[in-house]
Amino acid sequence: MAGFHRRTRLAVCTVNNWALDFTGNLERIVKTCAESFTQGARLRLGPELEIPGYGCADHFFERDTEIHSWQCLKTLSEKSKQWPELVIVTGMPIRFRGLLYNCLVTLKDGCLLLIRPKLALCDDDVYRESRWFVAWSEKATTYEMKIDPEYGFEQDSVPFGDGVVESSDGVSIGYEICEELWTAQSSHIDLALRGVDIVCNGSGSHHVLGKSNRRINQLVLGGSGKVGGVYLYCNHRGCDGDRVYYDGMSTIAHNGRLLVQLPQFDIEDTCVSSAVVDLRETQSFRSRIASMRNEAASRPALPFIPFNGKMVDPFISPLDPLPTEIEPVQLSPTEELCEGPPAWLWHYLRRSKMGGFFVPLSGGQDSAAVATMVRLMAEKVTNSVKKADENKTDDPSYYLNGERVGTNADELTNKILHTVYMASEHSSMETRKCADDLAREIKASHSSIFIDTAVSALLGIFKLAQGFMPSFTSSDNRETMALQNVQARIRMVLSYLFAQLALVTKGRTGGLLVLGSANVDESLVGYVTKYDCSSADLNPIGSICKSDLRKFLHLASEKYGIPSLKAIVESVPTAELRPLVDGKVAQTDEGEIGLTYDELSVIGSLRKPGLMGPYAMFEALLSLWSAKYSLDEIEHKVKLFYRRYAVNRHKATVSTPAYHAEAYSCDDHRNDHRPFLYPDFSLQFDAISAKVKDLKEQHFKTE
Ligand SMILES: Nc1ncnc2c1ncn2[C@@H]1O[C@H](COP(=O)(O)OP(=O)(O)OC[C@H]2O[C@@H]([n+]3cccc(C(=O)O)c3)[C@H](O)[C@@H]2O)[C@@H](O)[C@H]1O
Ligand SMILES: Nc1ncnc2c1ncn2[C@@H]1O[C@H](COP(=O)(O)OP(=O)(O)OP(=O)(O)O)[C@@H](O)[C@H]1O
Ligand SMILES: NC(=O)CC[C@H](N)C(=O)O
Repeated sequence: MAGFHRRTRLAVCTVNNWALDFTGNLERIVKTCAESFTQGARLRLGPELEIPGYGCADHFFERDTEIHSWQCLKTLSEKSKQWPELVIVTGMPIRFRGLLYNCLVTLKDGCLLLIRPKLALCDDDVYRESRWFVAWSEKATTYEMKIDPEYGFEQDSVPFGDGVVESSDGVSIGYEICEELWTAQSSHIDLALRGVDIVCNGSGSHHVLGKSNRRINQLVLGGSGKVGGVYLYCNHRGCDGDRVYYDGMSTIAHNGRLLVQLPQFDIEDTCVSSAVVDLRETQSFRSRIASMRNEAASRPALPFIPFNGKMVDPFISPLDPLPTEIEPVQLSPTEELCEGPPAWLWHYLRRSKMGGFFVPLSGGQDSAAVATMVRLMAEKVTNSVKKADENKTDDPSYYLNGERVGTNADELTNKILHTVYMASEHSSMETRKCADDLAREIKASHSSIFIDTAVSALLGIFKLAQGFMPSFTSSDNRETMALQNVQARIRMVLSYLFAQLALVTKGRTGGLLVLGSANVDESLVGYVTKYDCSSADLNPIGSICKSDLRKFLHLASEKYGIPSLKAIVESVPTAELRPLVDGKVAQTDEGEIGLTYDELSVIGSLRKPGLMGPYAMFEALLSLWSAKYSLDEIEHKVKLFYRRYAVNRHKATVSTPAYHAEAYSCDDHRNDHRPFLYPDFSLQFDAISAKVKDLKEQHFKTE
């Protein structure tokens, strides 16, 4: 008699793949397949476009990317013969009848079963999928696609289109590729209504503060909780060569219950987890919803493509308990800042093959945040190595330039984090102490220097050529600005000098990556000197606003025991580029900008993702700020912001590549497509003024 149970083991994985690293990507894919098989899984799902890497960007235009992806698929298909019962789902770009599609490919035991193209592309935020791919528009339709004989597959064609595969024991596997989960009419709804047992979602979803809550709790658990069924969600994890960090969290859910969730910010290059599910539970779940039964009955059929092989595993004992539901692990946005940028920095560092990082440490909040992130990176890596040593495992992510890192975070930080306080005659004792204390606590390799001789030398050269020396007492703003900017820029030149030579002095090979520390607020209003220390190799905080950075510093101080951060969070931000008055700092960032950092955070997110121009922003601020500011003050603040923004937007075109943590990032290269030579906002400003006049009159009338 047929058994009542229909049990199978299913595996999700995560891979830290790298755009165009075909060899490495294939190795990681093969490793996760082998591990899934060893765990006894019948299905292994991988993330979106995992063969070439999700972030190939305009390399998707190149024929090479398609050819090499097919070559890797052929190798994977040969290897799959070692695991004959395992269904493998992988991702790559595939051209069908002249058009390029973003596809999930299902294969088993050397045979391609189905190529499923993506039905809805993602173009939000930093995504640009429709630049390279087209969406498949023929719902519930498949065609037989010829396979180029050059690639050497044993079969000469494979079904291509919106279909489902079905095992010989009647288990059906359907697909929903990343964005399809986020669309209003998600594919998993149709799949469930057509009785599909298992939905595979291969994704390329990057980290944005708080986004994983929506991804896992609302969409994956919400979706499978509404229509039932097994939902496999699989995402990349790591840095694949760009500003984004993919935050993993591959998941198995069944009927709205979470069974597996892979860690979001762990550094290992591969990770696999599997769970046993009983497919009969789906049937019971769906049968309980009468309206769903009726909806399902009226749906047209989907193409079911049969394959040889059984999904139900007779060796899983019906007596074994099924996995119990687990609680989703959900970090707060500030906790995510302690994890995401440090993980991204580590992957970038080891893939760049550089020897460490250089941070010009001013004692202020921004460079302190950057240095702290490097320290947290060292903690993360050494903790992972410690755990691996206990479990006697290994992973390529534990190695930097061929050397396995140790288990001591102090030692690792001292080796790879190099900081310098570069005092000028305008620097204060307070910032110097802040920098020294922090460097000592986090065990950076730190020194202090004076830059005044270099500044005087440059001004001397100018005086010799032009017979003129600028002065801070001049009423011409250009002179005082030039005197400030020369200090700021010389720090950048010195930073690169230190980065290139620091390891020479230690008798070690290689050089250091220079880290920048301009935050999004100051970048938006251009309160940085162009080509000063805001120009660096990488910037972990470039899309993060000051108020979030302060929360980060506060948490890092408490959680990781770095007491010196307390004084830094409490200090008043200052550029220290103007003369001190009575030995005290007389220049503050907020005083010079004319807006507080908290105000800039509000304005920054109204601009984007709020998508407001000056007039709409003014209107939005009326309701947000009218309790604390007069109409004139709000008008003044909006106009001040937009004037500064317009004059300085050109600085965003050269901003350092920054970790993309927030949609309000002003990165001009990929994320924020806007001109950088602006006219004045005369019509918009006039409209605001007219509205102010109007509102005042109305107010006057009602008094
Ligand atoms: N439309 C345009 N397109 C392309 N480039 C343009 C441009 N307009 C000016 N430029 C260029 O930009 C230059 C002006 O920019 P820049 O040299 O940066 O100078 P500028 O923006 O005038 O001054 C830098 C400001 O940043 C402040 N700062 C500096 C350092 C650190 C901090 C801090 O606490 O974070 C603040 C400093 O106090 C000052 O207010 C022009 O001389 C010109 O070369
Ligand atoms: N005295 C200094 N020593 C070393 N680096 C400095 C010094 N002053 C400025 N820098 C570098 O230049 C960057 C911008 O300078 P500044 O301190 O004026 O800006 P900031 O955005 O307020 O940054 P922070 O909060 O780190 O001071 C700093 O983040 C730091 O990397
Ligand atoms: N690759 C995708 O389709 C991304 C989709 C989705 N908006 C996300 O951020 O996860």
